[in-house]
Amino acid sequence: MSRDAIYIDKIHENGFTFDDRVASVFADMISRSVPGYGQTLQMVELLAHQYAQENSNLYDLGCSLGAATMALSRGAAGKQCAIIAVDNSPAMVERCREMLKDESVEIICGDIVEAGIENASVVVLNFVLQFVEKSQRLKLLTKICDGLRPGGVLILSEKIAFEDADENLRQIELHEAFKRAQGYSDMEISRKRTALENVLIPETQSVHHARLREAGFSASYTWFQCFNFASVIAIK
Ligand SMILES: C[S@@+](CC[C@H](N)C(=O)[O-])C[C@H]1O[C@@H](n2cnc3c(N)ncnc32)[C@H](O)[C@@H]1O
Ligand SMILES: O=C(O)C(=O)C[C@]1(C(=O)O)C=C[C@@H](O)C=C1
Repeated sequence: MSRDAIYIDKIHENGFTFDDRVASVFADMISRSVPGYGQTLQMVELLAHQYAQENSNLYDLGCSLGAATMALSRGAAGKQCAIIAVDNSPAMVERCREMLKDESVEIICGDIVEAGIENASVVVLNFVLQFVEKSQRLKLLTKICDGLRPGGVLILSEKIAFEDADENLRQIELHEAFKRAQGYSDMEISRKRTALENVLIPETQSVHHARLREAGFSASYTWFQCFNFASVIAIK
């Protein structure tokens, strides 16, 4: 796995994008940047095992290199399910296709806001909605809910914000302490923070839960949180 050294060398003038440079170190980047990322993947597998329905579709939206796609595939092993992974970064999709070349997965390069969702029992948005324009988020979640079978689920993992300003600050400090413990320097942390401004827009858990209801889900529960990262399961 190539080590993420993107923010060591120089200041990148433009905001954060999922280009070739990021794709080439992404596995290392996300595992050293998101506390609980590995556990989230383990639980995507478990949740897929629990909720995947026979003869249904499973979607990994914003699949990057296909880590959650593989978790879906392991979780639904033995069931007749089609797995569809979507990402709009050509650099990610190219690598994902190479990594999953022996798997029976359809990998689509395209915008998840436009993607068709049908006959689904499990849909995954693992740290992706945070990058979708706020104005498009309800439309996307409504489309997902409409494409799910009754009893189907959405697994939504996100970087989150907090209503209380002190808590928000402390949780960000703890996340940055995590990144430091993973080997990132203060300079790298600060440069990436700047690059992610106006690109990754986190929202509070109450905003997420309210939007999921508005989109048509009958219930949603937070099943995981570590600092300012959380994962929610929403049931149709
Ligand atoms: C943090 S990464 C996701 C990590 C991945 N789900 C995992 O679990 O390893 C975000 C991904 O979402 C993709 N993405 C962001 N907005 C998108 C959109 N509108 N349509 C498709 N993909 C999108 C990016 O290209 C990127 O690969
Ligand atoms: O490094 C950070 O501060 C992050 O927010 C981590 C995060 C994410 O949450 O998606 C940001 C960009 C990369 O996609 C990988 C991880």
